[in-house]
Amino acid sequence: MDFEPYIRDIKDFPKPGVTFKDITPLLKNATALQKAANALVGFIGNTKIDKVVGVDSRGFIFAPMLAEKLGAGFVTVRKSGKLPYTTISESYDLEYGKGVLEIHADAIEEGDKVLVHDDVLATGGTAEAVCKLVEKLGGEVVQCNFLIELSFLKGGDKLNGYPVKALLRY
Ligand SMILES: O=P(O)(O)OC[C@H]1O[C@H](OP(=O)(O)OP(=O)(O)O)[C@H](O)[C@@H]1O
Ligand SMILES: Nc1ncnc2[nH]cnc12
Repeated sequence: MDFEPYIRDIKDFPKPGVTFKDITPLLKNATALQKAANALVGFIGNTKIDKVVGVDSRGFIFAPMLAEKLGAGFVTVRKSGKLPYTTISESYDLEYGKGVLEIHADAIEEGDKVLVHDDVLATGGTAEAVCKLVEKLGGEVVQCNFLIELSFLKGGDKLNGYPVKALLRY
């Protein structure tokens, strides 16, 4: 399926000069939603996945769907101050800002095979921080997958060494 017609460009959001990729047209279409989830699962093939890590907040849309389909657990990486238990953290820069990401200290077991999922790979700062958090806890990132990769922002360079998959590339 061609998912491109379901992605809407919003100019100068959330800041001047940024063209925001709005995925809500894809999400509200039952067929596109189902096919996108299945296509993301298809990127994994037969590899056993123990945990799918989703990134606050748009990564939380597909990550639990993927976890359920893969027979894996779902783990949240959240922006700072949202997780209630003991956390470890990483600061990061993204296309239009910066922040701190956190994960619960007991979210990943040593040796867990981890799929990292987010909706968009832009500069790669977010996904790089997530991979660092997973590895600090002893997990192995087996793939990072995204609905959209903004290739011109070279986020893939920051994820050098991890297999990166995306349904759409711009
Ligand atoms: O590759 P990068 O330049 O790091 O950008 C990608 C990140 O930016 C967006 O999240 P955002 O922080 O806007 O949060 P949201 O999901 O809550 O909207 C997107 O969902 C990714 O997490
Ligand atoms: N251009 C963009 N569109 C949607 N989400 C993003 N996250 C970072 N850059 C983005």
